[in-house]
Amino acid sequence: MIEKEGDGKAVVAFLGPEASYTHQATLSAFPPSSHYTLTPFLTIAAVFSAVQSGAALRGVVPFENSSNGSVVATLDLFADIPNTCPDILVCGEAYVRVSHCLLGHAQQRKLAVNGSAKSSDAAPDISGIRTLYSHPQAWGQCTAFLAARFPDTERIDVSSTSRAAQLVAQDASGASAAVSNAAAAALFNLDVLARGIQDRQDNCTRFLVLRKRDADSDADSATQADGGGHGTVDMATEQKNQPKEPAHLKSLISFTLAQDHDHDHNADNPGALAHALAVFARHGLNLSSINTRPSGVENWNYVFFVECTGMSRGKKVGKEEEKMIEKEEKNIEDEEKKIEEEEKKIEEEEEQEEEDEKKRGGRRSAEPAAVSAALAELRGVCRGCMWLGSWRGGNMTGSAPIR
Ligand SMILES: O=C(O)C(=O)Cc1ccccc1
Repeated sequence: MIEKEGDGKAVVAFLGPEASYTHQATLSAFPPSSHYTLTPFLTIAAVFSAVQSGAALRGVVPFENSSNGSVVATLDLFADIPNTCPDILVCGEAYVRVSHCLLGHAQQRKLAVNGSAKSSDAAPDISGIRTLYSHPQAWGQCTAFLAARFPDTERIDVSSTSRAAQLVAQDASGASAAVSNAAAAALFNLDVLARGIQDRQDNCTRFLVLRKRDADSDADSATQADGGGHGTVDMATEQKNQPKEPAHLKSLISFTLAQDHDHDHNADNPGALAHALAVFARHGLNLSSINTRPSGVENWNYVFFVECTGMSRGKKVGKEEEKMIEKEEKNIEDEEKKIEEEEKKIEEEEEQEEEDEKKRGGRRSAEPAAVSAALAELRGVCRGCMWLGSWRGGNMTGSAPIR
């Protein structure tokens, strides 16, 4: 079994080195356990590859930040999934509070106090810093601090905030600093030159947990959604850490729109995106995020990523019903009420099923039927439509300590 290390433990891959925010997210989703071992990888692409190849049973990658938006490197890997990692699915998420620090080698400025030089309570001297290292996401989260203190300083993008700290630790000149975190300062023996330098104190990043499509049960599009536990290794702890509430299922779906062009090479498919998004509404699925990235296939063609939330048991929509829903769309309030009631019924059904399954002592297969039905319809109005996984929505947690 390639996904187990020599010690028999399953590998959970994360964007490292250790002490990255992704490491903190990984620790909160996979607390120390005898079932798995956490292994750092140097890039987000390497985490995807490790899961795809089976070298890792799970992978953890950054997905979006509350103040700076999407992690484009992750979205681009999802966009390229059909070519590079066709079996990757999302099976969970973790939130981490992000408090950035400026790390470097402190050069204490000697301040004259009553004629004598006193250095102990002096502010670190940052005037000698010529180069800043960090993950591209971090710059956009610390705009005010960087504009005030380092308006003209060269910035070098690196693969993670802990990698930035590692590089600065290797530069003994003291001319470089990293936008990183306190755990990385401790790990790489750096000084914290400034703390809490992010623009917003409630700064938070969402991370996704990846798994590999199960050849049997994920054969079609949307067939599994219980946050993991489908590997050949016992991931009982991971299961336990999947929040039970809220019960809403999140799903990630990607699609591209058919490309018609007018004479000026502008996309000429009026209403195409609206039609695609209306499919989700018809199936009672709320959209919680929409992202877009260039498809890489041709200029000005995009991959759309939609996250939707909805209960795992949906109702198949037939022709008759579709007509009825179309009429009902005129009265949004009525429709919303109906969906609410429907969801309540579904929830009750789900609870009952869960109970029954428990009594049978078996594992519950939570098939997101509403998502399956939406995907089937979406295929009629879009190109390259893909289910990228379903999972139980996570709660905001603090960052787990690095040991
Ligand atoms: O995990 C890290 O350390 C990263 O570099 C990704 C990142 C960057 C900024 C905020 C959260 C995660």
